[in-house]
Amino acid sequence: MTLRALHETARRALDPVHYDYVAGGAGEERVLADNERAFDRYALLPRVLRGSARRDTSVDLPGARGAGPVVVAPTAFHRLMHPDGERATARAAAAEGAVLVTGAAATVAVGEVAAAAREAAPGAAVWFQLYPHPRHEVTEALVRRAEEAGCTALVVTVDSPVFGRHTRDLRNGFTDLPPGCAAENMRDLPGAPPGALTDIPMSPALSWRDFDALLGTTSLPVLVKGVLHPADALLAVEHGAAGIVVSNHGGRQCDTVPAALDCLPAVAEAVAGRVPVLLDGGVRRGGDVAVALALGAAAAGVGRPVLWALAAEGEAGVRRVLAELRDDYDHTLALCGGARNADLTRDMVVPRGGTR
Ligand SMILES: Cc1cc2nc3c(=O)[nH]c(=O)nc-3n(C[C@H](O)[C@H](O)[C@H](O)COP(=O)(O)O)c2cc1C
Ligand SMILES: CC(C)CC(=O)C(=O)O
Repeated sequence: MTLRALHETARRALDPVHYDYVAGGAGEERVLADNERAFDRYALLPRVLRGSARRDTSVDLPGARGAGPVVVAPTAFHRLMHPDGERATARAAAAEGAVLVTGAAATVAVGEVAAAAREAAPGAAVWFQLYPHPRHEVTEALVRRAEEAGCTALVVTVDSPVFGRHTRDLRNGFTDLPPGCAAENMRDLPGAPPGALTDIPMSPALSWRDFDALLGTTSLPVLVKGVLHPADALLAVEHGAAGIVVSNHGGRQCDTVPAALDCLPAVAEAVAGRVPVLLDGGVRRGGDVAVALALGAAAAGVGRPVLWALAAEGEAGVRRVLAELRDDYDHTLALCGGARNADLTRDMVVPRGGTR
């Protein structure tokens, strides 16, 4: 309910072009819709009388401990949503004990984002998401910025060899950020001064060699985001990834891929617990988080809900949405007889309406 209300408030408050940028997806937005709908196909099969008096929903992730298994997925340009932008998101995530993934496309530089998080909670963990840049020295410069900011892990997004064709942005002619709003982490790096949506170059020529080169530049753990095929999950583990994020970029890249949730079981099986597997796309309630965990995720990422909350109520809204997700998840865990996240196992997920 909170999320629906915040979404509606955001829709009314935002410039419709900026609203569409966040709400939209690629192509006919089939994957965008499928991501949420996929959760409706699953039901939880609770266990009872398990003596789970005390619950612990905390989760250990690379370089970070979350109070609950929900992380803030990397999303671009938070200052389109609210003047405080990523600073507000960072303070809220830190206060709620949620790992924040800030990114190359943030409108507040990573150093300031991490400082805001630490101000709100000294031990707060911030990860940094980047696209591998066609010029290795730019990737390396971004890595240095994240390290200097005190980020505790990197997330490299690999589902974007080319820009997604965001139907609404094409229709709206949305190509440039408003004055005063730019991808701050790209500032003073080779390339044009930031200010356009496409300031972060993408390249289909990138390969696992570039991933290896990235690993060679840092001692931070590196997660790979945007994996759907189990063979790629295996490759990621073999190449030294510290974690996998099963994601189709919130339906914003290829409009013919499966729902992210539908790719999770095979990836989790391939990875077999060697590194944590995260899932994002369509997660909207605590029950969705529980289903993702039961299907093999260590944590679930949320993208748009955080942006709606930020647009509607700034830092307080983001806190509200993260707190509600955590409480709703905790409540669901209790109703399933669980004491900790690992108590949600594969046998506890069945098809909804599966016996009909
Ligand atoms: C407005 C917007 C901007 C995004 N920007 C990025 C980005 O810069 N880097 C990235 O890896 N993913 C980006 N994503 C994808 C999210 O990290 C995540 O995969 C997706 O939003 C999850 O789906 P959900 O919005 O249904 O929760 C973006 C998503 C949205 C909606
Ligand atoms: C390419 C980015 C700047 C943002 C992004 O990933 C997105 O809008 O989906």
